[in-house]
Amino acid sequence: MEETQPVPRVGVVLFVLKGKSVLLGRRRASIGESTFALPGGHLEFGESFEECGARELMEETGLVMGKADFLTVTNKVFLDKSKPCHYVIIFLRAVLADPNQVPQNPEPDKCDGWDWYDWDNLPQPLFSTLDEMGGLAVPFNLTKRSEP
Ligand SMILES: Nc1nc2c([nH]c(=O)n2[C@H]2C[C@H](O)[C@@H](COP(=O)(O)OP(=O)(O)OP(=O)(O)O)O2)c(=O)[nH]1
Ligand SMILES: [Mg+2]
Repeated sequence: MEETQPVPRVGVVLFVLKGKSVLLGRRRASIGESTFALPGGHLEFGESFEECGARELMEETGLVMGKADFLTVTNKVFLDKSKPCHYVIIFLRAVLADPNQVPQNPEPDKCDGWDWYDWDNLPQPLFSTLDEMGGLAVPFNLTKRSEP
């Protein structure tokens, strides 16, 4: 049987903001294992970026997404894995529908738990794509714009 060729996949990840804080969780996954990452996942057939972001946020944290807007996109090949992956990653910026919601951890096999971290005091190590996007320049770009 012919082997399937690997193809790029689309990821949608969210900077969920609350004031000067962003929602991060320590990953339990082969890509980015033990690093602090944003909530997000794979775009499913027919979904808009916002629908995907809201679905992944609910699945991973139990939180209901409020307004979201497009922030940036990266093209990333993860070659350091036994199974190389290629992702086009869409970054959205979002707020919660109700800022008083508390994040849950319904998928403890995928994440150690979610918490709010101040821009000025981000945990380490961050997921490689977040670092490569410019580290502290990312929050700077974000804070230059008003919240949605
Ligand atoms: N979740 C997340 N994914 C990221 C980040 N940065 C980044 O490049 N990605 C890329 C690599 C991930 O393998 C890819 C898809 O996200 P994921 O690995 O969390 O996917 P998932 O298992 O939750 O997806 P799914 O099967 O539930 O749809 O997006 C990030 O900060 N958070
Ligand atoms: Mg995920």
